[in-house]
Amino acid sequence: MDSAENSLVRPFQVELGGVVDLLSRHIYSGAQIYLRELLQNGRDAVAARAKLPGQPDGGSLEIYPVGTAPDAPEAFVFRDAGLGLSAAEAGELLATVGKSSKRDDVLSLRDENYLGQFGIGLLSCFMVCDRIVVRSRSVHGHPPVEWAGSADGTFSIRELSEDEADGLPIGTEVRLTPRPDDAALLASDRVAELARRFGRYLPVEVRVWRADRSWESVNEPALFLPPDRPSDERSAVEALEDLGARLIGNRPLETIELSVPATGTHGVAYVLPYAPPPGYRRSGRLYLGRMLLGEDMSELLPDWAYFVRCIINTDGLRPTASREQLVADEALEYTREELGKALRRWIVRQATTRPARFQRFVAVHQLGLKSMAVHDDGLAAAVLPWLTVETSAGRRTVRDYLEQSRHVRYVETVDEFRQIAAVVSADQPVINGGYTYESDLLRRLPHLITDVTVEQIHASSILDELGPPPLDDRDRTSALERRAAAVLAGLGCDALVRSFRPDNVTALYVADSAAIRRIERTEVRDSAPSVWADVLGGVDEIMTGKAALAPRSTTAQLCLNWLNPLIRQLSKVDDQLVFDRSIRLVYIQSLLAGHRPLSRSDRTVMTTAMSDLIQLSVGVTG
Ligand SMILES: Nc1ncnc2c1ncn2[C@@H]1O[C@H](COP(=O)(O)OP(=O)(O)OP(=O)(O)O)[C@@H](O)[C@H]1O
Repeated sequence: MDSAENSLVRPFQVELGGVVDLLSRHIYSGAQIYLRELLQNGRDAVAARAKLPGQPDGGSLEIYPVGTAPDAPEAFVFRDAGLGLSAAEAGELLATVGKSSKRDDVLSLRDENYLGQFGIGLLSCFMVCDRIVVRSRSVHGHPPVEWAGSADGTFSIRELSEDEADGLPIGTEVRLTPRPDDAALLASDRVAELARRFGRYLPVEVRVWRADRSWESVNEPALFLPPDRPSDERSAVEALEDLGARLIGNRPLETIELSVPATGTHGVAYVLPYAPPPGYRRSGRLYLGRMLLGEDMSELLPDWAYFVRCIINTDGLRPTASREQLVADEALEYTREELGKALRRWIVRQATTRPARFQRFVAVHQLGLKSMAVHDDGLAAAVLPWLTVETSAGRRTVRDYLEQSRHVRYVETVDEFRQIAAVVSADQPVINGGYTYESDLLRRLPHLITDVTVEQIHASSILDELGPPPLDDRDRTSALERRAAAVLAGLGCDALVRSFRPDNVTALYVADSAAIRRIERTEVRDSAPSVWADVLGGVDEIMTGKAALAPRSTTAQLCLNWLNPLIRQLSKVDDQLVFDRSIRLVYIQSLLAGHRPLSRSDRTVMTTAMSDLIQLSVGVTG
């Protein structure tokens, strides 16, 4: 071979059989797509014809499922009243993979309103048949033509005599004779269903010929787009709600209009009337040029918007070749951001202008809103007052809490909250910040709302707020503290005496999160195999060392209530056995009241003390 031969420029060779296989198994999600591609070609052809001077504005797309076409009952027939094809155009466009009049201006018809652009759509029909026959009459007066392509990669083309093309109007007819396995996809029921699914909102009429020899039109107004809505506002609202009910299976809580003019993206988002299950991905139905692109598109909305489901049409975003997804480009990114902003704006507006209705929304989507508010100051400022928090004085909105006190006090864990909830003063309730996002949001309150201060308190600091016993009783209370501490020493718990309400609470078990972690480590170490026990023991030493420097305690405290008659009585008990047992029971009782899980040693203490009591009650002697 000489060098001239070496440098010959040659076109890629395409093996159509291989391409068809590629399309059917790797690009499209399923064979039903054949109908969408035909609808799309027909719609583009009708749109292109309407642009020509003197041509009708709209033309319909007519579908004859297998068994219904009078002159070809064995075939599926698809007809459009579009601009048709000449023999030259058919030869070039239909048989060249990757060639599209809509992209490369072959027919000077490139327009963003056309759906096709990749030049592969027609080949999708090979997913359901081995031979595609296209008969076409061009609007430009060229002789009618028949193009026939086979799945083996060959095609033939011939001009038709007027006799053969008798009754063929301007436009194009595609005939498919299904492979036996795929026949159901081209039969009446399925065809009508698919035509409706893909093409119900198309701006051209789509109709399916029924076995009873009548047309069934699949079109309906796209109520999620303002131009298609009834002009009367009330009917429009009702129609929109009905559409939402069909989409989410329930009447939506709210309907939000969405519009991103820069990318020709418009539609509505429906607020779900229930909190979606964890892990639920936000999703929406998307139409491109009013043709269905996907029913479960997650890339349109930001992650946090999982409390809505949307239905949207876009004219400006780009589909991938399969036309089942969007290209992840800047336009999509921009659109997603803008849709997110629209949802936020709606939330803020609702919060400020329709508080009663907004509360209904908050009640259902509390958790989602909190997760959004954590990353978004504007939203947080609008939403926070309406969120409900658990306080030591009961559940209330942040707004109600702030009305009582502009100084917000919270504990960081549910554990700490449970320990102290019963004894915190009602004038200064403490918020349980232990639930997801709660502490994060509470900490940011001063930046979001003026005049508000926030303080994280620890369970042990509540002890400082409890009144000391009267001075006159000091001797008795000190003795009680000493004796109780001796009993509890083995349980990693200290004892002190305070006076607090309500006086029917015998004692309060208080442990900061550091203390709780130490207790849990001890529990694991006691039941872990020896290697782990050593490791955990090491951790304990380090932590105890740190704790000596830290202000918070790693030791739990049992705070006995001097206002409680039983505790006062206990201080007078001389019988050491009775005293020990009673203190242990008070200890267990306060653990249970604080919802603390009992450790192994706690359970032993409880069983022993209870058994003693039972023995005493039934009078069994040792
Ligand atoms: N019904 C039709 N009437 C007129 N021209 C048609 C028709 N169907 C196909 N064509 C022409 O054949 C070309 C190739 O069609 P094909 O369906 O393979 O790809 P496409 O529609 O251009 O792009 P895509 O792969 O994105 O669907 C089209 O661009 C169009 O010019």
